[in-house]
Amino acid sequence: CDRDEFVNVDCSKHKFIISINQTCFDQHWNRGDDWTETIYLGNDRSNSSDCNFGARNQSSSPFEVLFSDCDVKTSYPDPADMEKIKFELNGIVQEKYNLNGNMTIDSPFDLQCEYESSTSTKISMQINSAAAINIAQNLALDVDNIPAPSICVESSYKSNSYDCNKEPMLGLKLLIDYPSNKFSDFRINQIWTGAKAGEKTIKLVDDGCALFQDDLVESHGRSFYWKPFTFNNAKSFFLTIHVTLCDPNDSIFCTGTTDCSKNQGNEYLFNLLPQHFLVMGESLSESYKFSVDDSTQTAVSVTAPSDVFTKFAPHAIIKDMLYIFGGESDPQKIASSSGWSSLTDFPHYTRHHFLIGLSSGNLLLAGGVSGETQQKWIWLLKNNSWTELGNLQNTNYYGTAKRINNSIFIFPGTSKFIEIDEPLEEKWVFEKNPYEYIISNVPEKFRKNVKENFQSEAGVKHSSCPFTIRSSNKTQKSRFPDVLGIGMAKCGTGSLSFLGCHPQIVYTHGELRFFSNPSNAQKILEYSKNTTENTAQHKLNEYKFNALKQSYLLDLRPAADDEILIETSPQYAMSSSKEDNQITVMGRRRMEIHAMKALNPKIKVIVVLCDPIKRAFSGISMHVRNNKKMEMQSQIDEFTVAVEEESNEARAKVEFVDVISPFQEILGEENVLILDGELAIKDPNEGYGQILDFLGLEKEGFELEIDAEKGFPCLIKPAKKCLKDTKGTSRKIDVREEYPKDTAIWTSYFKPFMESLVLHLNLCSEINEECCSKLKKEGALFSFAKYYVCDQSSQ
Ligand SMILES: Nc1ncnc2c1ncn2[C@@H]1O[C@H](COP(=O)(O)OS(=O)(=O)O)[C@@H](OP(=O)(O)O)[C@H]1O
Repeated sequence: CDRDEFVNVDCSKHKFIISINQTCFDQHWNRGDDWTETIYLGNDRSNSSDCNFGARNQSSSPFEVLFSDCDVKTSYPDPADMEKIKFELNGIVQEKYNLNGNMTIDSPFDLQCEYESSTSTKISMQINSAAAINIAQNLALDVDNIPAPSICVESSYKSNSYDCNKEPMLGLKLLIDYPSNKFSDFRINQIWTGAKAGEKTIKLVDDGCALFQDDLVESHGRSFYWKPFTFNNAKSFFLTIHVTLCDPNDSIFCTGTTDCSKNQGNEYLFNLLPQHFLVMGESLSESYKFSVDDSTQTAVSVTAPSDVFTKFAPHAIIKDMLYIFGGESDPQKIASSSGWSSLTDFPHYTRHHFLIGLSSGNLLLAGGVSGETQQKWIWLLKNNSWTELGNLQNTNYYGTAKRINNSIFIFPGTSKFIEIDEPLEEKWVFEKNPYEYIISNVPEKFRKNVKENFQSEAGVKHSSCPFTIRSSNKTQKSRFPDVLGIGMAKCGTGSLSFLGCHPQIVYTHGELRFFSNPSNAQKILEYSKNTTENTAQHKLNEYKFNALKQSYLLDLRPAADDEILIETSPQYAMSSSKEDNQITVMGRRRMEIHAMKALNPKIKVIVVLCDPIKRAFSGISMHVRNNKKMEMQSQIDEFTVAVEEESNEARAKVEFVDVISPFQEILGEENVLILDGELAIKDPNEGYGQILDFLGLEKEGFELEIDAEKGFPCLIKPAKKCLKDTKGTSRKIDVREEYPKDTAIWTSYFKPFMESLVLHLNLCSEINEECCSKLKKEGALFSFAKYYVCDQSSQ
């Protein structure tokens, strides 16, 4: 064979179909392993991807090379005629005599196809009946920062005017628009289109400039007008949009003008993004390079003191060198990237701190967590020795720090999540000898382990019981909760913290509000999709997912497998059930519940309901208590107006069924306990008994009593504890007696909501007199409903 016969190419399809002419290699095959022949397509011979072929191993079936693969060069002989596209692919056939390593013969060849798109693509000026456009974004950096553009359709009656509420269709003139005022840190660099997601068949925009006449990129580089265009034989087409990020120091790119008429695309106006990200995961042996250009990844080898050296380890860059230390594997060891030599150990164990590289070449450390203690400290590593410089105003960890010129900006991390409305102190009532008191109260079968585990919890973060009272002897570890207390706020959810003293329960005190952050819930759902993909993007998502989970786990108390771990945040019941396209079509509340289930498929929830009027008054009282300028009467009047206007605020006080139903539907009714909060106040042992039954736990040795002075239940066994003094003040006032006119208005507004609650909980099959007498019976569940569903005169 002549060299150019080694490979045949078929240009009839919209891609190269390449066959290796294996008869050309027959002779060499007969010589056994003395010779190898490799065909390299494109320029990169080191690349072990699909573009390199051992000729003798190929089967006789042809293989396909897409136009985005193997350095295929695309050109348009006539830019006005999109139907003609030219493709070129070069390569070499390398013959190597294996018995003599020096003997290699490289034979270059070129493959060419000129493609007339008469069957697959064409420009169409007519409106086709085609499906809506799908957008596949291929963004260079964190997708969260760069949302999808709006796709607008040219108005049918006024050209150059665009309607963004109309469904985009193939064949219509379109505008792809990233609003210029909102996002100022990137521009469109390339737009590709193809008939499948990710397929880059035709390039429409390159280097920020439109490749076809009549198409236009706005001078700010983020809007693109696109003439009518369709694929034959395809119902929809996909766009791949590459954006290029601004260099923050380069104002020309972000505000300047791209001059495409002089062939000066946006790349001329600013510094290019780095071509690769080096991705280091928890396990360094899985490190890889991620190419911004084509989303490919290549393995890299990183040497470090240990394979898991990077886990939880912050980094900083000083004079192009990477410093990293303070992770899980060795919280003191510090290493730099120049061959990973060790520097002086930091004097304390630390994690989740900020590392900042200084222009002097020194390294600054601030905040973080050392042992169990959050830190404010600031340290300097200079001349290979550490000195403490001073303190931040507050403790801070897990966030981000950036140095810009001579200032350092620290953005708070997890410490934000645990911000709370009121301080957490509890009123502990200590016995003279708490040890003996507790041991004598826990059931016999728990005693041995409780004795062994017993210790004071005073000062321990997120502890709701003054003592460790554990019946388990298994090791506690960081894990997701079994049970979430979800509200309703002001119905007594705070008193669920009594459960922290139960020997079989670990209770995380303080509202972590993890699922109420829409971005957390959204990411959990997005990242927890189990795919077998092994792409760089997938790996990146997996990494982000782990970091997100860690941020929650860090604030949860550790628990053993045979303990019940509870976290309570009344905010979990408070998010809107409405569909909100800004966040998700499933509605925030449903999204959050799905996220809870994604982290623990067996998750249970406890919801405490109570008299909505008392609840509203408790909320108002807290508001007045926390804001010295507020008058009680004006706040009562304000709420009455809210009720009359049927505002969201009023609705939020009573939409119990809207809250409960999606939890029941998504988690299963058996996993949702609906507790009567008024009953739990009047008869706490009955109320808490229901909770312990729901959790399948021991009731013996767990007892509450109504404290005469406080007028509310306090825990008496196994330890003594009341809630803090500010809790339990508003219910001492009879709000109906004090504000009769207002509460009458509130009652009529709440009535339909309470009727639907009575029916939803199957307390009655219909609202009638018989139902009312049931609700009025001594000890009846949810009897507070009677104030709303029964005739007022018969109260
Ligand atoms: N054991 C015990 N001790 C004190 N107070 C108790 C208790 N059980 C229920 N309550 C009532 O619960 C009201 C506070 O509800 P929450 O804990 O759900 O409020 S919060 O949303 O978590 O802030 C609280 O409201 P205020 O009276 O307005 O403080 C109490 O009426």
